[in-house]
Amino acid sequence: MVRFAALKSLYEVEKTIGTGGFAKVKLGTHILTGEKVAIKIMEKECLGDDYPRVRIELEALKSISHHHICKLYQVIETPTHFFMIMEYCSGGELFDHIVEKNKLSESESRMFFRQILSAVAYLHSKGYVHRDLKPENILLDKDLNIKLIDFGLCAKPEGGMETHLQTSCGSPTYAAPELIKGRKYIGSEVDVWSLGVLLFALLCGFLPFDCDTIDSLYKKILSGKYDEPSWLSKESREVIRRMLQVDPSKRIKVEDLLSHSWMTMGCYEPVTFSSLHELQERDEEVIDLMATYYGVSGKAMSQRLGEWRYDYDTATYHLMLARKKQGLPLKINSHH
Ligand SMILES: COc1cc(O)cc(Nc2ccc(C(=O)Nc3ccccc3)c(OCCC[NH3+])c2)c1
Repeated sequence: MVRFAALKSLYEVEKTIGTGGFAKVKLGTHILTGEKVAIKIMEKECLGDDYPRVRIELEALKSISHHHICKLYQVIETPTHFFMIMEYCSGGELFDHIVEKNKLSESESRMFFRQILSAVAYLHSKGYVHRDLKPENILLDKDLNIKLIDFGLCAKPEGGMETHLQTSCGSPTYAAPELIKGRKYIGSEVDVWSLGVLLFALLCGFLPFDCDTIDSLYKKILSGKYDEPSWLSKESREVIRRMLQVDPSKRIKVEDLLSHSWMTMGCYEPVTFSSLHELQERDEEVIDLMATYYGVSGKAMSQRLGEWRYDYDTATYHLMLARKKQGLPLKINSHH
């Protein structure tokens, strides 16, 4: 049953799959195509001073489109709520994938890490910093492709990356030393530290900095000292060490990570981060189907979609395109 009038006849709302600080994520169905979606619901009055973060995240998500970042399809704002209609990532959390396998082989870790690095490098190329990279924020789609989520803490430091960001945020376990010190810091390096913690967790199955009290955790992170399991390969140790540098100026840069020997082992090409979506032309077959359904010309439909309003038509277009890519028949449920 639909409890929200704003979603009526557009989406069916099903069970809750995630609850964060000020948001709830429910599974849903986009009625016109029958495709599954994830719906992030935020009650404005509960947002408090997190309200500006929602605006930042929405602006970020509207300007990015990458195959390893969970896609925003539609934004619905009412006087009391925000609804973010997102891509459905049915593979669940990378975290659960690691736990069930205890730890991943070096080559499986490399496959996932290259995709995560591609998403983060793309994000940085757009002038954004995620600032909350942790396994819980890395989902998988049904083909076990990485999908980066939850940009609630992301920032777009004005004037590129060179300015300093003051606010400290994210979970301490993955937080960089300069973030913990509340120091002025240049965002992109914070994400590199979190990537180092992530790669350590993928390869080892446990965390480099993990203590039972926040204080001892902070001390450990600020010391930059962690135990390397003896079975970890020399190359793995080296690349992790380059990311887990306490001094941000000594930390490896994302662009150097892309072609690092650990990333390209097994004769891989350096990691690329250009988006497969952005290069794409608009799909005329989908546009024509939508135009026929709405009884308008293909040109008018294409014009309308080109404004990327993140309304129901934007969602319908993306979901029909996703269906087409899976080789499913393109259909529009006219009776609904
Ligand atoms: C940019 O992507 C974002 C931004 C954001 O602020 C929040 C989210 N949250 C999401 C998006 C999708 C899912 C999802 O599809 N989960 C799922 C679906 C089927 C099976 C299993 C998981 C999501 O899940 C949250 C709970 C995961 N434990 C959160 C994305």
